[in-house]
Amino acid sequence: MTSTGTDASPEKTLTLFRRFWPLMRPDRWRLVGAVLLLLVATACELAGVWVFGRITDDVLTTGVLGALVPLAVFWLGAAALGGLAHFVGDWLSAAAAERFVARLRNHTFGHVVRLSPGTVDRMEHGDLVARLTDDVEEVEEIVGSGPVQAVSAALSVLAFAVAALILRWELALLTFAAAPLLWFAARRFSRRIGAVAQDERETNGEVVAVVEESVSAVALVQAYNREELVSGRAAAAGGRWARLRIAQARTSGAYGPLVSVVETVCVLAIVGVGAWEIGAGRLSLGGLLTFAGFVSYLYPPVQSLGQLALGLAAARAAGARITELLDTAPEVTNRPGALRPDVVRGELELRSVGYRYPGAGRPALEDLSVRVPAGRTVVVVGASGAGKSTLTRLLLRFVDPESGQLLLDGVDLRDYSLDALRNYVTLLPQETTILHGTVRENIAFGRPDATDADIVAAATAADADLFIRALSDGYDTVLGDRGRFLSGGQRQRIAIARALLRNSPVLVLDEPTTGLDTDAVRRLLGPLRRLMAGRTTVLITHDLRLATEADHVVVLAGGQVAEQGAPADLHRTDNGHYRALLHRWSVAVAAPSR
Ligand SMILES: Nc1ncnc2c1ncn2[C@@H]1O[C@H](COP(=O)(O)OP(=O)(O)OP(=O)(O)O)[C@@H](O)[C@H]1O
Repeated sequence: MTSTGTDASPEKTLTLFRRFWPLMRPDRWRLVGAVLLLLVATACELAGVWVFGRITDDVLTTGVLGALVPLAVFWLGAAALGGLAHFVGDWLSAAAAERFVARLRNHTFGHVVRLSPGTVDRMEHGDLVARLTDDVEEVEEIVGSGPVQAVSAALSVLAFAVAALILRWELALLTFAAAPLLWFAARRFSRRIGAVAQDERETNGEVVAVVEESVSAVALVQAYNREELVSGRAAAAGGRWARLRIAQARTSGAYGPLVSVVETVCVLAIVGVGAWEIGAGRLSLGGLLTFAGFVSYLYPPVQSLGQLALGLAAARAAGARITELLDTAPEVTNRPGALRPDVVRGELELRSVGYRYPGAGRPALEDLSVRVPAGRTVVVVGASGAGKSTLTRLLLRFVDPESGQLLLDGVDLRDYSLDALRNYVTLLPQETTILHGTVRENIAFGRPDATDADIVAAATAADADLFIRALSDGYDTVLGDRGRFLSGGQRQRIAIARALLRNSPVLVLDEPTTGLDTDAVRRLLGPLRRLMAGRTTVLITHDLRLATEADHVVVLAGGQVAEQGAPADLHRTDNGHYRALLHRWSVAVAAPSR
């Protein structure tokens, strides 16, 4: 997944602002409050500078100490009020920013978890994590701190500029001459940073992706002695990222000193012209110091406006990456007026179903027609790559068929609402997924309202209750990531309990005995039978021992139905595909290949 290129134009920022503003809208009054309070802080700074000039002229030059007290009290009050306004303003701005980041992350994550599993699998997972963590934080600058900083800095510039103009307009115009120079420098720097920022965001995603992949495959890495290879990959990506960060730091670091040099030139010009004005009696010393104070307060906001442009370049790059994610459309959606009947019987029918993966040369399934009466079991067998898992994706509506129809109780699956359909059809996936959490939470995953009694009943029916009670905290034992404390058979029995608890009329079991030895398979048969009892079941398997559970067997080959019928009939067919598979399987058991 690559991002669209960075367009450093203000239009691009505006487009991103419009896109993300709805998520900031609930905090708009916090932002307004922050701007107003930062203005109060500016006014207090202005008053402080003015009072300093008065102290110079009325106290320091004259030596009359009595005039100091009211001026000092005024100065102290202004400083305290300004400090308080700054504190509350920053607080409001930070609260709005963090709340926005949380909202954007939830929104983006909510979108990602609704994408088809195939679409998510095609993305690099580490890069996805980087987008959901670092990038969402960067985007905040476009709709939160950026505008607050821009408005308060612009108003500060205006306030100090007007004050300087009122005090000595000729001198003020002289100092303003430097403004276009600062603006020009900011634009040049912003362009350069924008180009680096895009690369930096991409490389950040790459670093997270490499680390995530290497950590999740650590056993394979060690078993094949490839520690150096993966460390090298991580080091290369990390090195590229470090170089880009250094380039970014160098460019933004050069901007500040450049502004300081311009500032110093201006202050020297003021001192020179001011000394001449004092000599001519047109300006007092206090007036000159006040003026210099106004100008020294004028430049930091100008500088922060420039730096904001630099920060926005990185935020735009992150915004483009988030937008790309949000613009990835789910492969399946609800039709208007989608059905959600309370009860379905569970009769399944596939009519001439065809499906081809995006970009694939040949279809994974072609002209597949099968009928499964409610409550019956169909076993789908076939060699690797025959199209069995593709069938599960179609039954769960992770993808829609390219041709033909899948019907539940005579209604096209596309006419049911997605969440209702997934309540009717429970999947036991090929890879048993145990989530981080307790045994109880894992079993109740598909039915959060289940009572303890329901959970124990499901675990008992799945022959899991005994081993669960033997765990350190029984049903409250926290299972590690992916259930690493459990054996393959135990994980599978927890998954069966989870599926049992959903109590849905249709079951799709994708290779439920994968990775289990003969003994474990035998022990699993009881729980599987209890799970399948009375439900329409599509049992996908390599394991022909499970075909005995079937009312009907479908043999797939190269995406097409090679043969189908009752197991006994298929068994009697000489030279049939089913007989050939049975033969291959029994030979494999009798004489394992070396
Ligand atoms: N995401 C994908 N993109 C492109 N082609 C795919 C994708 N997934 C599967 N295929 C192809 O579709 C065909 C059917 O794959 P499928 O996973 O359904 O087979 P299977 O019968 O479940 O195999 P196995 O028993 O090995 O799991 C294969 O040729 C496979 O290469």
